[in-house]
Amino acid sequence: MQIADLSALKIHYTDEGDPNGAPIVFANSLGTDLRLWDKLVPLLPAGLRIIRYDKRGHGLTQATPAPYSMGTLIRDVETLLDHLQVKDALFVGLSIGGMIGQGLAVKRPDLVRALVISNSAAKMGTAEMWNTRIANCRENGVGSIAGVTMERWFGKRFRATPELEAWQNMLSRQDLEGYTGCCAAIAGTDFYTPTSGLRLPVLGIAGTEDGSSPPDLVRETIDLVPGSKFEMIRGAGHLPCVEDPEEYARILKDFIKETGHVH
Ligand SMILES: O=C(O)CCC(=O)CC(=O)O
Repeated sequence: MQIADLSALKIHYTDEGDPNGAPIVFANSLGTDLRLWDKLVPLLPAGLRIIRYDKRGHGLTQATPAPYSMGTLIRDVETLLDHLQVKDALFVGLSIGGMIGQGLAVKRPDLVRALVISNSAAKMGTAEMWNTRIANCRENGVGSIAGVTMERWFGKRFRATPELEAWQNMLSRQDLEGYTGCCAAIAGTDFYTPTSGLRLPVLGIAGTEDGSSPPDLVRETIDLVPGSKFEMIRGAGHLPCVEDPEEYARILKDFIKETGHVH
C-alpha cells in the first residue's frame, strides 16, 4: 500500500508495472475505489507504468468534510502526479474520473498527452438532481441508494451474477462526506467550453446499458474534440471495465498503439 502524504491530503495510490514505462493513470467513478480497475490491469500490455489512486473521500484516501469542488479534485491528482514525477500520461477517467481528466488536461497539458473519457461527459445531470441525491444520502445514508444505483451501474446480464453484491457493498460502505462531497463537485461542473478547446488524442468509451451516462451523452462530449474516437461496449452499463474487462482492454490497447504511447 502506498500513501502520499501531500500537504493538503493523504492520498492512497498504487504504482505498478515498469517504473520507466509510459505512464497510464486511472481515475475511478463516484462511490468506487481503485479496485474498479482490478480485472483490467492484468490485461494491459507490458511495459507501462500503471498508476491508480483513490480520490478524496474514497477508498483509503483521507475524507475531508463535504462539499468538494471539481477544482479541488483536479488539484489532488495534479499534486499526486507531480509528487510521483509523472509527465505525459495517458489518463483514463471513468465518470467523475473522466471529468477530472478533462479538467487536468486543460490545466496541465504537460501531465496528460492522451485522454480516455469513459462513461463520462462535460456535464452530468442537473444541480437539482445532485442536490436531491445529496439530501437523500444525508438523511438515510449512502446505503439507502445502493440498490437503485446498481441498476444504473450494471447491465442486466451482470446484475444476475453473484459479483453484484460486492459492488453494492462497496457503495453502501462509501464515506458519506466523500460521496456527497463528490456529488457537489459534479453538480458544479460544466466543462463544455474548456473541453472544446482540447487538442490531444481523445477516446470516448460508453456502455449501451449505462443508466448514469448514456452513450449519446458521452458522444456529445467526445465530438467536442476534433479527431476524437468513440467506442461503445454492448451489454455493459456504467462500469464496463468491470463488466467486460477483455473488451475494455482491447479498446485501450488499440488506443495505446494508435497514440504510440510507449517509451
Ligand atoms: O459515476 C459517477 O462518477 C457519477 C455518475 C453517477 O451518478 C453514477 C451513479 O449513477 O451513481
